[in-house]
Amino acid sequence: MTKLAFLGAGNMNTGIIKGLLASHTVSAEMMTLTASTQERSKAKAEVLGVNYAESNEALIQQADVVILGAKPQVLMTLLPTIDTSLWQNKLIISIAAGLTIEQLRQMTLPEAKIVRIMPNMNISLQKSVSGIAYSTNITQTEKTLVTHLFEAIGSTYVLDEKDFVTLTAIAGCSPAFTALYVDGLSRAAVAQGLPLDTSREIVIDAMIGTLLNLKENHLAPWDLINQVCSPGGTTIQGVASLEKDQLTTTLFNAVNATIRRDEELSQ
Ligand SMILES: NC(=O)C1=CN([C@@H]2O[C@H](COP(=O)(O)OP(=O)(O)OC[C@H]3O[C@@H](n4cnc5c(N)ncnc54)[C@H](O)[C@@H]3O)[C@@H](O)[C@H]2O)C=CC1
Ligand SMILES: O=C(O)[C@@H]1CCC=N1
Repeated sequence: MTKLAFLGAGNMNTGIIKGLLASHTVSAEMMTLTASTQERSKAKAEVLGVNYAESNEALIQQADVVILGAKPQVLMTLLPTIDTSLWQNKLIISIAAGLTIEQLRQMTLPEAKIVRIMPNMNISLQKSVSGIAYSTNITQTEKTLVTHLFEAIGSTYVLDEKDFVTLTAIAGCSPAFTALYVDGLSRAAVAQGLPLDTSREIVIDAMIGTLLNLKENHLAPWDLINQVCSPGGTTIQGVASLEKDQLTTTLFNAVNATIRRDEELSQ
C-alpha cells in the first residue's frame, strides 16, 4: 500500500485528504501530515483521523509519495533546508502555484521525480479540476497512481508544464472568479429590493442549472445565449450592456494578471 505524506495541512491538503477519505481511495492509516508546528500537526491529524509526523524530515522518511501543500514562499525557504538524501525514491507531488519542476528539483534532488498538480478549492467535495504535469522520469505505474488519486477527487487534465499558468488561471483561480460573479449579480438584485440571501440562492441555482445545461447538452456558449435572447426581449439588452462594458476584455485582463503573478512566483 502506498504511504502518502502531506507537507502542510491547510485548505488544499486538508481538502485532498477529505476527498480521498470520502471516496474510499486511501485509508486514514496510510496518510500522515505536518503543519507549521507540531501542535498544529497533532490537532489537524486528530480532526481528520490521520497520522502526524513530528518533523517534515520524519514525514518524508516514512512515505512513498510526498504532497507539498504549503505556500510557494514557504516551500522556497523550507525545501533547501531538508537533507537531499531524504528525497531519494520518493514521488514528489507539488500543488504550489508558480514553482516549476526545475525549481523543485533544484530545491530537492536534480533527478527527483516531480509531479506538478494544480487542483482547486472544490477538492473536498470531490469536484476539483486538477491540471497535471510530469517530469520526464515518471513511470507509467506512477502516472497511473497519480491519476487514480486525483480522478477520485475530480477531473484531471495532463498538460505541458508551459500551459500550467493558463490552467491555474481558468481552473485553480476559478472558484474565486466565479464567487465574485455570484456576489456581483446577487448585490445587483439587492439594489432592486431583493434580500441578499434569497438573491444569492437564486443566482447560485441559476448558475448550476446553466452550467449543467452547457455541459450535458454539449452547447457552445453562444448557442445557449441565442436561445435565451428572445427577439425584442429583455436578455439581449443585458447581453449588449455586458458587451459594451467589455466583460470579455475584463476576463482576458484577469487571466493575464493571474499569469503575470504566477510567472513572478517562478522567478
Ligand atoms: N487555495 C487555493 O485555492 C489553491 C492553492 N494551491 C496551492 O496550494 C498550496 C497551499 O495553499 P492553501 O492550502 O490555500 O494554503 P494554507 O495557508 O491554507 O495552508 C498552508 C499550510 O502549510 C502549513 N505550513 C506552513 N509552514 C510549514 C512548515 N514549515 N512545515 C509544514 N507545514 C507548513 C501551514 O500550517 C498550513 O497548514 C499553495 O502552494 C497554493 O499555491 C493550489 C491550488 C488552489
Ligand atoms: O492564489 C493562489 O496563488 C492559489 C493558486 C490557485 C488558487 N489559489
